[in-house]
Amino acid sequence: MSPTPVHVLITGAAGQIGYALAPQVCRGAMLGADVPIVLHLLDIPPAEASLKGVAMELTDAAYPLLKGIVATVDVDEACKGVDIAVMVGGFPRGPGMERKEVMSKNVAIYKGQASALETHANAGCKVVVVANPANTNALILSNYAPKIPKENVTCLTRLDHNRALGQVSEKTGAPVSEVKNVIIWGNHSSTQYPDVNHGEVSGMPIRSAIGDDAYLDGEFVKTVQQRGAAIIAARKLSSALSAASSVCDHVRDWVNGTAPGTWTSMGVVSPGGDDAYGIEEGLMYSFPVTCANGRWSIVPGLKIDDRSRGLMDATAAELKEEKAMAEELIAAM
Ligand SMILES: NC(=O)C1=CN([C@@H]2O[C@H](COP(=O)(O)OP(=O)(O)OC[C@H]3O[C@@H](n4cnc5c(N)ncnc54)[C@H](O)[C@@H]3O)[C@@H](O)[C@H]2O)C=CC1
Ligand SMILES: O=C([O-])CC(=O)C(=O)O
Repeated sequence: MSPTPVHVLITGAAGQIGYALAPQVCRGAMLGADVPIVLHLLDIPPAEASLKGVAMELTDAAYPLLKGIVATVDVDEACKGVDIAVMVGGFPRGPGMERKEVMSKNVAIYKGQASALETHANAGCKVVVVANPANTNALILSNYAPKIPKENVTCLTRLDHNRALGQVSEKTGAPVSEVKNVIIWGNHSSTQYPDVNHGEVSGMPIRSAIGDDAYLDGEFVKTVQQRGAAIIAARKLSSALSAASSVCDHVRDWVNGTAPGTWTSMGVVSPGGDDAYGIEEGLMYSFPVTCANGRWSIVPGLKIDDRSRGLMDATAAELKEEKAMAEELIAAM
């Protein structure tokens, strides 16, 4: 076991994703079975009693990797010395609500928490924003924490990526471990573009293995785009265990590297230009990435057909709109 614990912040820790995520982190699903951790759990004052209850349960679970818990409703205390920040806290989408509707509540939260992280987190802190609108919250956080390197602030689209893997697995009957290199382009919203054009299942191109382009261009795309809403309709609550598991996947691959020949999808700030498939510089956009030595790189040189180009641009347009709306909301604050 490495001697120095990694400090992992979970905001919104008394909520349902927090409740699913903390135990997974304590079992080593995020950083590895031999990496000790200290958990920093943040929530807001109305949830303080519940947060304490979560901390009590974590103590009671006697996780060997868990070396300490900071459970607090003080954002500055929560951010002190953190190495990984998982930003789950925010106002969730309810039945029938579009993600944009929750934006005004969340931009204010993310602007404030950016300053706390910038002031108190460790240099090199890696941030993943989960709370919706995830891309735009991450962009705001990045803009208001200018001392945190831009590449260290990301948003979660790994859940969408994993959903796409799951759909291909169900359709083909192959185990999900045999499916790789799907892509989620763009926004974590219903405009995202789940792309199978470069993916494989059991070593075969997904398009050949499924042999049904109408399904792949229609029902498959819709199912992945709408999966969050389908879970809300079924559970009357948004995805939690799958979101928590995907957060662990996101951070683990970022820190420990993606497997050779495999990429994942991450929302990252676009560097612009050809390396970013022409997506405007500065948008927080989901790309196919590989990770090594704690850094992500956009997968270069994928051939983009006209249909994909249109879908990639449409989700970029939504992100531009969200960005403008967030800027307006901030200016009016
Ligand atoms: N990117 C993704 O793939 C996914 C994103 N989400 C989003 O994740 C977020 C959390 O979802 P749930 O855990 O289900 O919601 P939840 O409502 O169960 O938990 C949210 C928690 O955040 C806390 N909170 C509110 N404001 C806060 C603040 N300023 N600082 C710290 N904590 C604060 C609340 O008190 C609550 O405990 C939502 O925005 C949801 O839409 C959910 C699933 C997938
Ligand atoms: O749809 C929501 O609000 C929750 C979410 O982001 C998802 O499950 O993808």
